[in-house]
This record gives sequence, C-alpha cells and structure tokens, in this order.
Amino acid sequence: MPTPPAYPAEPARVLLLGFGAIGRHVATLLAPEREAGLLRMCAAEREVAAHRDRAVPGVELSTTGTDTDCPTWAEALAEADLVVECAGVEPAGEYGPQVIAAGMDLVLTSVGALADPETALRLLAGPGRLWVTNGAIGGFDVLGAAAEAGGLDAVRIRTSKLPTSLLRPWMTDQQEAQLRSLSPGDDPVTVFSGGPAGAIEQFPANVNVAVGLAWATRGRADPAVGTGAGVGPQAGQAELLRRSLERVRVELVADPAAGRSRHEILATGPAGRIELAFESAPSPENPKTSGLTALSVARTVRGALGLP
Ligand SMILES: NC(=O)C1=CN([C@@H]2O[C@H](COP(=O)(O)OP(=O)(O)OC[C@H]3O[C@@H](n4cnc5c(N)ncnc54)[C@H](O)[C@@H]3O)[C@@H](O)[C@H]2O)C=CC1
Ligand SMILES: O=C([O-])CC(=O)C(=O)O
Repeated sequence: MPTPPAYPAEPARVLLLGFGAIGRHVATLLAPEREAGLLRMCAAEREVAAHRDRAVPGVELSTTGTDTDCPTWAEALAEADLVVECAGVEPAGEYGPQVIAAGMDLVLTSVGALADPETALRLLAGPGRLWVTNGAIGGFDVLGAAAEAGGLDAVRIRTSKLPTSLLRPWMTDQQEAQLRSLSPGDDPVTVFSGGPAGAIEQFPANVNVAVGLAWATRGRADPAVGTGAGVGPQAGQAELLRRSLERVRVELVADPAAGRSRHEILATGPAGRIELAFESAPSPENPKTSGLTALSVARTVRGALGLP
C-alpha cells in the first residue's frame, strides 16, 4: 500500500496582505485547498468596508487600517502560519520585515521591495523564511543554474505594456499626454531604461519582474571564500542581490499594440544564450496585471506549505 501523503493534521492558516486583483485571484485559485480542509484563509485590507460587498467565500477579512468590526492586523498575524503579501512594494516593505522577525514565513509578490538594500536585509534576516514568487515570468531554474555556475555575463529584460497602464502620479502633464495619445499603429515609446532599482522606484506596480529576475540570477557565494560581505549568510544573499541588481538591465516600453503585457528576457555568458518571452493572459480581476502572477503565487503558497 502506498504511504498516504503527510498533510498537516490542522489546516494551515494563510493571511493575505492585500485583497486586490492578485489577492482575490489567489484566493479563488486556492479554493480547492480550502474546501479540502487543507488551509484557512484571511485577507487584510486597509479599508475593509470597501471590500465587504466583494467577499470571496471562505475568506475572512481583517484590517491594517482603522475598521473596528473585524480583527486587526496584529490579531490576524498572531493566528497565521503563512503571510502572502500581494499589496504593493510599499506595504511589503512596511509589513514584510515584521512577519519575518516574528518567525513566520512570507510569500513576497511585490518582489520589487528587495531592491531597497535595507528592506532586503530585513526580509532575509529570518527567523521566518522568505519565499520569492517568480510572478509573471519564469525560467528561473535554468537562469539560476547558469548564474550559480558563474555562467552569465549579461541579463536583460524588456517589458512592454499598454501606455495607459504606465501612467504614474509623478509624470509631467506632457509625459502623461504623450502616453494617453499613443494609439495602435504608433511606435512604442521607451519610458525607462536602466537598472531594476531605478525602475521599481518609478514604476512600482509594473517591473517587479525585473527585481525578480535579479533575485533569480544572483548566483551563489563560493563556499570557500563567501561573498566578501563578511557577516553571515543573510548579508551574503543581500550582497549577491546587490551585485545582481547592478547587472540586470531593464527597458520598459509603452506599446499601444501590446494587447497583453510582454516580458522578453535575454541572458548571455559562458553558459550560453537564453532567450525567454512571456505574454500572460490578463488577470480576471484587473487587465493591467498579468494573470500568470496569481498562478505563480498560488504555486509558491503550495510549495511553502508543502501541499501537493
Ligand atoms: N512579481 C510579479 O510578477 C508581480 C508583482 N506585482 C505586485 O503585486 C502588487 C499587487 O498587485 P494587484 O493585486 O494587481 O494590485 P491591486 O491594486 O489590485 O491590489 C492591491 C491591494 O492591496 C491593498 N493594500 C495596499 N496597501 C495596503 C496595506 N497597507 N494594507 C492592506 N492592504 C493594502 C489595496 O487596497 C488593494 O486592494 C503590485 O502592486 C505589485 O507590487 C504585480 C504584478 C506582477
Ligand atoms: O503583471 C505584469 O506583467 C508584471 C508587473 O506588473 C510587475 O512585474 O510588476
């Protein structure tokens, strides 16, 4: 007789931070696990009242704000086994480190938070474990293998999105007007060219993939000599990431013909030439977000909980 899988006796308690397009999609994707009694789910929002009429069956709500008719963030956190951030780069930096410091595992969707060196150190400091989702892109098995062998010299990502999904509050009237005026048939416009840290600062909701790519291609420390950072494995990981963020080059393009977001990766070096392209179906909740992201997050959650 085959040995039955060693599922946990009690359902794992998952706390979503952010219940927007990705959070809701993840909750829907994990409905079978909820129904099978493998996990329970709670979602923290900053204004719960606005979410009451968009309830997802089986998902309780809690608040990081001032709502008084539901558990607070601290109460929900005390009950959780795993936190799944899908709120944004800023809230990831604000709440993620306290989750890790409390010894709880954290799934990070707003991977861009790792571009800030201080936040990266705190997210990597333990004792909780950090699970970095690959989000809207992938191929990280082969990219990671090549990087770990020192086999990559150059890593590039070119992200193309519909112009209106790239509008940001800091843009001048002229920049905004240019993006709004682009229509199918017009040439694409490059709105950013540089490193992932600068890209995520200007476009925090659009280029998490670039920081994710830097994370995936950070390589590994030589066990004999370490990374040179000098103080323990977390600092070593953070130092590898810092160097990787300097190597990855990002181009963000407003393309009026981009029916779907497109991410093109080119990595080259002694290991070879790796070209990958991703065009995700849009999120069912928000067409500006790649649907693949929630699929990846759900998979990362299953992995973190040891679910099949
Ligand atoms: N790794 C990847 O490939 C990708 C990562 N992302 C990241 O995922 C994030 C979420 O994306 P979407 O779900 O599409 O955005 P969304 O705007 O639909 O949802 C975010 C939700 O988080 C909530 N939120 C924000 N601050 C909060 C706080 N302090 N406390 C509690 N809730 C808070 C908002 O009210 C909103 O409901 C993006 O901002 C981006 O950082 C997005 C796409 C791809
Ligand atoms: O959804 C996507 O295509 C990718 C994205 O916004 C991000 O990486 O922040």
